[in-house]
Amino acid sequence: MKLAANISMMFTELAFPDRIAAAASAGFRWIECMFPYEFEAEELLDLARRHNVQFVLINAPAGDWAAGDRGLASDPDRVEEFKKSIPLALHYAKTLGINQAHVLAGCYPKSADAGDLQHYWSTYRSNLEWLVEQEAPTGFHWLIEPINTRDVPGYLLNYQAQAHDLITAIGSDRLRVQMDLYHCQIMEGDILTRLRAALASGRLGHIQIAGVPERHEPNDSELNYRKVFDLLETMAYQGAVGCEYRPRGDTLEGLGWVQQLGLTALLRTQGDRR
Ligand SMILES: O=C(O)C(=O)[C@@H](O)CO
Ligand SMILES: [Mg+2]
Repeated sequence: MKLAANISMMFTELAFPDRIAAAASAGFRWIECMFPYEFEAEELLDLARRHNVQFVLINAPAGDWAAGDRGLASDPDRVEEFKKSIPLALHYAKTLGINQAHVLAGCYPKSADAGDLQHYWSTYRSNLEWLVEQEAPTGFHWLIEPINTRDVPGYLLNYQAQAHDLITAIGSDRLRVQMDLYHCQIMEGDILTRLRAALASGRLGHIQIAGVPERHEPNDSELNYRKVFDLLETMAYQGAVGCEYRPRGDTLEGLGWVQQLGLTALLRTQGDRR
């Protein structure tokens, strides 16, 4: 199992490129981020190599984040923009040696009626059908992630079953579910059963964790992460677990949860760090 520091949320005390070194010196072998696009992919690769860490996940461009965009894949008026964003995502993923990228569904407008909503869903599906036909490296997966409606009102994809059913309906091996247990607990709960089913489905691409409900460290949570990691170990999960939480204070000081949950073996030991 690969424990990945999400450097869009962790180590924000530092400038983005410096978070790579910080994650490495905290012992992480793996990192993920939301949007790397303000920096050259080659520059990020160089930093990752220098600090002996490997990226495991990025998001495809998701529109104008500051203006409230949360993805483009379902917006009927932005299909061209969505399609144009994909080569950039692939360029970064390939350069950074990542075999997956998350494509955000996006939000429908507050004023949407049932017909509009149906149009968003059909656009989402046809964009994903287009996406899986695009050339990509062997073994590359596009991820879709159900997100909770409290943090992101109007986000189209909210439930695990929606993601699994959509992937089954499209019928392509290029699609996988990004299961963020923070969002899942808020929307649906029953985490262990859902996680067991996802692990057995062959459609699970990536897992993310955070404390619920405040999205801080995973040991500060209504969700029992010791049980989650026991299940991942029992089911021999080999993929990555992204630590996508906002540290309550200083990132390093908050990392005691790794030891508390018995996960220190997933980090490099002092002696191994460069
Ligand atoms: O919000 C999350 O959860 C994510 O994984 C982001 O990368 C996308 O909004
Ligand atoms: Mg997430």
